[in-house]
Amino acid sequence: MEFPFDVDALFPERITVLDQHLRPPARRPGTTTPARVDLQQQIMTIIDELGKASAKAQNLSAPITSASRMQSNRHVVYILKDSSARPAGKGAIIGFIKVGYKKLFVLDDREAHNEVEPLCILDFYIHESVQRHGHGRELFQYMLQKERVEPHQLAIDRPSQKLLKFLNKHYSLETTVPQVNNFVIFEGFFAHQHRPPAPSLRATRHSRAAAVDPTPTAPARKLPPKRAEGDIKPYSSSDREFLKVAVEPPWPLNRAPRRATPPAHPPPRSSSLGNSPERGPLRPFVPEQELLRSLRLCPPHPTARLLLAADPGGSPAQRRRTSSLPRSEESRY
Ligand SMILES: CC(=O)SCCNC(=O)CCNC(=O)[C@H](O)C(C)(C)COP(=O)(O)OP(=O)(O)OC[C@H]1O[C@@H](n2cnc3c(N)ncnc32)[C@H](O)[C@@H]1OP(=O)(O)O
Repeated sequence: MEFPFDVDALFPERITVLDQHLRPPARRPGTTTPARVDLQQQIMTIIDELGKASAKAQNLSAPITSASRMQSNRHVVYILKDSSARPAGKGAIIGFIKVGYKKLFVLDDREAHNEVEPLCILDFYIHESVQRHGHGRELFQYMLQKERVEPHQLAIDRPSQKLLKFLNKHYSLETTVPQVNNFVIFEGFFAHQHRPPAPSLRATRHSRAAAVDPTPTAPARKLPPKRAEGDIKPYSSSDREFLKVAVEPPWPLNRAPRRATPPAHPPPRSSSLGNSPERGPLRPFVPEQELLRSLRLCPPHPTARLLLAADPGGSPAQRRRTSSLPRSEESRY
């Protein structure tokens, strides 16, 4: 991805890390330094274009990454540049990954709610011309080391099929722990929840390209004390919610409100085991108390009920396990 300005000079390192301040990194000695405001404008242009390209690649109706969204969130973006090819002497951008900590309510394999704050993969894109060349892995690996996380400790905001395959291939992440929100977590996510958070993105909120510390420690923390059940919101905020499509609640809440006349189209399918819910048209949500009451009453999942009917002997925890990976790409939108 090329730009009408010198990307190579703007980002001296192969991977540049930017936070909400979008501060231009220090330039190489001897390079002419344009006004700081111009450099920041260039950074904003790059982020906006990367966000648009990523949205297009994922068939999203709008970018989930932009300079303005970066400035209003505590996210960190890692940008990979092409340091070999220098088209027109200005360098090129290969791709980016955006991460951030989020408070989430996630279910463990005993179906208990856990309030945690893991590092989340929010957006990830490698330019089409160089996908499957190992650039995604290079960027992901760098991010893991800088943030001091291990892959199974991450929560992924509605991963695409490509990303799921990527995670499976490079990090052997396969078995998911079923959730009722948009985030996908993998087996092993809860293994290190007791460990304290490492100094990471939350401690170093400035542009940086510092040396990589190869020792990973757990970033996520379980947030004590446990809240009263009435305070727990079963749906955790996804960065993709502004896209104006609703996350479908689990059965029985996914039933459409009563209508005088039947709907013109059949309702969207309910979520399937191991998947984040599929999206359907916006519909009024039930009040939170009613939602929670229904959640307590409802079975973990329609598929689980089918399994129960077919195999009354196995344990519920076993039934909720899945070895297959979530969602077809079409179901994300
Ligand atoms: C939370 C989110 O951000 S979800 C959105 C994720 N982003 C996208 O889907 C955008 C389009 N895709 C991409 O930008 C890239 O393919 C990425 C970021 C997913 C991976 O980056 P790459 O540089 O292609 O990955 P890298 O070369 O390191 O690894 C390749 C592996 O990724 C997976 N992969 C990459 N592209 C594809 C594809 N088109 N089809 C299937 N698997 C793919 C495969 O496992 C592949 O291994 P293989 O070639 O042996 O099958």
